[in-house]
Amino acid sequence: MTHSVLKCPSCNAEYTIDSNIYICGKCGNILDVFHHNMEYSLTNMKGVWKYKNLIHPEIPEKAIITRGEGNTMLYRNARISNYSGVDKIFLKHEGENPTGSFKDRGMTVAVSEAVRLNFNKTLCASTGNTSAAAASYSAFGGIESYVMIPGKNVSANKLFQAIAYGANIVDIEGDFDTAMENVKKAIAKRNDFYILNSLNPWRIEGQKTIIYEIMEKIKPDFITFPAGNLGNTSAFGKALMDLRALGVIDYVPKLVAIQASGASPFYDYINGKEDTIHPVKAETIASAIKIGNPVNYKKAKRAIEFTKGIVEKVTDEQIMEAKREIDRSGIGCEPASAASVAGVKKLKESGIISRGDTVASILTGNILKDVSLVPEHKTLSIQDIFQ
Ligand SMILES: Cc1ncc(COP(=O)(O)O)c(C=O)c1O
Ligand SMILES: N[C@@H](CCOP(=O)(O)O)C(=O)O
Repeated sequence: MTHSVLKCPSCNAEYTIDSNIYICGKCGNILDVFHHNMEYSLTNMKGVWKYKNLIHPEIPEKAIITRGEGNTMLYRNARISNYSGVDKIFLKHEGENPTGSFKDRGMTVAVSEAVRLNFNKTLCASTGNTSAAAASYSAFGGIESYVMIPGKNVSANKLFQAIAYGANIVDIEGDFDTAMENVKKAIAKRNDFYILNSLNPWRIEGQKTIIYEIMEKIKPDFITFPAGNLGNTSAFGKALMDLRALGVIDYVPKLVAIQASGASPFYDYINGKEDTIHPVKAETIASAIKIGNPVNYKKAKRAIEFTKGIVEKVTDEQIMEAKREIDRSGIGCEPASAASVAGVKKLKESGIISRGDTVASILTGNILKDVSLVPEHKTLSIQDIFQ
């Protein structure tokens, strides 16, 4: 029988899943969920919970708070192949989740856990998408949510979602990193909030399912995605470790984390072979990845090392150029998501990715998430049609 515990990836200390902790009491590292005797067997449920036995085997089905997240499309499109220079590039569209981003996959697991542990309040810091998902899933589970948002740095649409779903909005003077510091303070000072950021290891379990779905359909050489707080990088590495350990896959694709060049502390950490990460004051047009002090950098480093992966950075101009192509292809995404494809183009041009490679690029959020940057366009008059 599979038995789950919270486990420190650094000192291996184990804690029961009934303890309300995210951080190792012995060495201060962010905990993992670890499943003893994990088995690869799928359930009859759809989407994320199809993989229940790999993410939360012991939770009773009746405690699960789900809005049907997961099972997103994997697109192939000629325009994107031409643009990136890679024939077999597939776009996994996480914007098709219920609140419009990949966060829903982590949120269904974390909020179910909040319900299982009898919490009646949740808390997160957010650049927008986490708060939208936290507000929706908390409300759906009958729990009150509190979201710390750096109001000046968040898209109006994402803020609208959190407000409309009934979250208590805490406006933070400063940026996402300031908000995240306040969440860490709340962890130290209060135990009545259940934390929904990706330092909650159950969020990571849910986000692993993006990789399970991709690996069921294709055999990518590279998996590219935008990287900010590094929850996805951590989750994707863990998912590939699971699949390899269980003998489900016979090779490991390379993870490629793409940062915005104005918010790239993880790029500097990995490529500069530094001893630790050095936080930066983040600046980028892609507000979802405007993060200068990512909480998950240690787990993310483990993921890059396990997959012999790459960390790349792209400019705001490269992000917006890729976004235009993705939008014009008919698929569309929010600005941060386009870093995935901008990164593929850059790595193809530098010879690291080849035209014949198979690449899965993850689009993390949908086109309506951030409409502040309306593309230049010409409006026709009615005479243009009837002349
Ligand atoms: C749309 C979008 N893309 C990418 C990211 C970055 O993901 P991660 O923090 O897991 O690195 C975020 C938020 O963090 C996001 O909202
Ligand atoms: N882009 C994120 C930032 C917070 O990341 P999380 O994965 O740690 O919750 C957001 O949408 O808020």
